Amino acid sequence: MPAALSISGLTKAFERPVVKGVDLMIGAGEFYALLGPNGAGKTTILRMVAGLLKPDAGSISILGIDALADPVSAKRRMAWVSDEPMVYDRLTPLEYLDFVAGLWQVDPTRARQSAHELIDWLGLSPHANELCGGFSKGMLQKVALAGALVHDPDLIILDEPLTGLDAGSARQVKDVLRTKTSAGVTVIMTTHILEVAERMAERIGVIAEGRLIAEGTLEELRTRIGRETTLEEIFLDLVAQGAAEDSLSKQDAA
Ligand SMILES: Nc1ncnc2c1ncn2[C@@H]1O[C@H](COP(=O)(O)OP(=O)(O)OP(=O)(O)O)[C@@H](O)[C@H]1O
Repeated sequence: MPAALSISGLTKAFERPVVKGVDLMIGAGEFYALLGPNGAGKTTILRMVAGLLKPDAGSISILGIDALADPVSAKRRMAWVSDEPMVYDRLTPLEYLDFVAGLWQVDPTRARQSAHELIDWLGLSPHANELCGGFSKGMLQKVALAGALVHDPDLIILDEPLTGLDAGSARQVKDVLRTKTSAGVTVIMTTHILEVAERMAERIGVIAEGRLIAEGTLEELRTRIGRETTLEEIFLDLVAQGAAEDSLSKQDAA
């Protein structure tokens, strides 16, 4: 079975290099968390995977599909949920899901059934027929998530999906994602909530200064640091190590 996501040598520069030759391999059904300080390059990596940004170099394969050569087929198999939900104000959640399902040409009966399921799972049923224009940011985030899942993607990519959600809503989103991974769907998400990565992710990748500086299970990361400690300590240690190595390589290059 091909990897859910395989990235090799992924590189991107804006005014300066921000993603510097990242290799990543994520298996089907894995829950993978991408951590890193602000500006490390996490969103840029995920936007390239989602086909929203063209890499300068490197390759991206999604379930065996070359995402750069055949972006449409790759997009059919994945969902992208950004941290800024884009939902049409003048549609209700049900109408929005119907619209998105239509774009993906999902069978209407199947689409209606999954829309109701998702709305119910995410606690949106009381608002299913209200216009999204009046919704809070958290409610919009849930509608956007439902919209991303309505075509039954095999790979779900989420950028900070839990920011701004209250405890109840965060639980609903986590439950949906867990249910998906137990059904073999792959989830990749960025988060600054280390407790979420610690509890939910099977593997964690740490990005600093545009490079993947460490990855593994929590236990493997602890072994690398050489002591029994929290993910927060591990994260801070790894990022400090990464910054030191980056500054040494810049000095060597100078
Ligand atoms: N469209 C763009 N044009 C110019 N620079 C950009 C653009 N998008 C991102 N950058 C820069 O690339 C770097 C990496 O940004 P990115 O959003 O990928 O980081 P991040 O790890 O997701 O950060 P955060 O945790 O704060 O969301 C930042 O310095 C950012 O300013």
